[in-house]
Amino acid sequence: MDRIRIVGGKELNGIIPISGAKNAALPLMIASLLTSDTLTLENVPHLADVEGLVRILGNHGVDIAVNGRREHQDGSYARTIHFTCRTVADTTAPYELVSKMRASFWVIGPLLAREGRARVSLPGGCAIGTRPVDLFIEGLTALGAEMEIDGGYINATAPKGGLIGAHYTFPKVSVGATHVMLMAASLARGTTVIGNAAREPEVVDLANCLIAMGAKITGAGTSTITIEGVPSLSGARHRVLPDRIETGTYAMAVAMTGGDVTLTGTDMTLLDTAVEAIRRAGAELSAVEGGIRIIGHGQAIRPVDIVTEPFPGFPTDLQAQFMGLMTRAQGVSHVTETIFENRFMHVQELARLGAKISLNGQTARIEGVSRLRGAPVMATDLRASVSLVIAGLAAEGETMVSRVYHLDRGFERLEEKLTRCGALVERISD
Ligand SMILES: CC(=O)N[C@H]1[C@@H](OP(=O)(O)OP(=O)(O)OC[C@H]2O[C@@H](n3ccc(=O)[nH]c3=O)[C@H](O)[C@@H]2O)O[C@H](CO)[C@@H](O)[C@@H]1O
Ligand SMILES: C=C(OP(=O)(O)O)C(=O)O
Repeated sequence: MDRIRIVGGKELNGIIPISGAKNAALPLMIASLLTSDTLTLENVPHLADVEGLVRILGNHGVDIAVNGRREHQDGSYARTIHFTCRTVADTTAPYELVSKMRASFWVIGPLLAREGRARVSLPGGCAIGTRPVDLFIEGLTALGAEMEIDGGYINATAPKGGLIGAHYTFPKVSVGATHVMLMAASLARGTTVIGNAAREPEVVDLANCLIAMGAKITGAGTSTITIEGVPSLSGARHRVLPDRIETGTYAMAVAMTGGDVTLTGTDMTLLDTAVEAIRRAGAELSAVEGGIRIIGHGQAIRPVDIVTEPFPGFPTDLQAQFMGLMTRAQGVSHVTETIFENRFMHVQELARLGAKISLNGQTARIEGVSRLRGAPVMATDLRASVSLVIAGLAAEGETMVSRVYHLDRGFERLEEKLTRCGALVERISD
């Protein structure tokens, strides 16, 4: 099992190319199930989750062709992938495949819309909370589907003639359930209005791709999305939007280590709330042509309280990294997690590096320390892992992060990107 060894204490200086967003690429890939034409996606990151979904889509009959060579852009390797699902070969998404990744459950939407039925295993994903699927069941039921749970699977059946447009308001904001409703309603008969929809940029990206495929969608990016169903969708070419979580992660790393880094291929407007928090912590961020420049001062980090919220609030996927940054603040800060009930697994690992954190329900109190010291730590989930990496970059001495397969789910060529900016980071494959 691979480990990552970090020798901390170096400033970061240089350029970090930001990859396409994992959380946009996954639903976009799944949208290829909605059409018999080819959906071409550019800027697809090379990640374990993407590879896992390639296997799942292959099982449903999607033919997948990666451009012979990956295009070289400012030192990053984005791939263009063509997805063609002439006919759906199998409407079952089995446990062995779905249990590894939460997003693979989302195939339920297109399979149901196109084939009238789907049998999909209940999902897995990061162990950050119970993560139920009740909102998917309610939403698809509102479109006329019959949904039953049987032996760890959801059996979904559309009415004769297909799903039927409806008005449905989510009782709680869900990114995944919004993606699924968008895809399912695009091929339903009549008009669907989704209330309390997720407003995340990845939802807008999916909607834009579906529109390019012929869907009639308005309001994506607001809480009310209207979808007028169409009988069929065509192929399209679409570029995956930049990864705002990767962007925020590297910005926090620089804020913590100090240095001067330009993040290219990304856009500040994707993460306003996080940018504001990092600025309040004392780093300088500015929009430059094609990206964001960040100047960190390392030592003089100010304490900042944050509360995670659905977009446009502070993203839960940056909570662990921000807590890492706050471990070295000059004072006490509070981090409150409102999205997932068990997303504090990094607390005990950060403590191994010398962080002083106490938990009270969903709020962590972080008392900043003047220095962290390297130690062996264990990655527990995707974002927790990277918080350990950035804390390790700012710690004195050696930090060894084990179980880095979590990291490989969502960070493309992390060691290489950091090393190019002067960090001492290496992967050790045992
Ligand atoms: C692949 C992907 O894009 N993953 C992201 C997506 O996950 P995901 O789409 O799984 O997260 P959701 O937005 O659905 O979850 C938000 C909250 O709703 C709850 N919920 C969700 C569905 C449901 O049927 N019932 C229910 O109660 C969840 O347990 C959680 O408490 O959005 C999360 C919130 O921004 C991010 O942390 C994940 O990185
Ligand atoms: C929680 C995440 O992923 P998933 O929803 O796939 O578990 C994440 O990207 O931080």
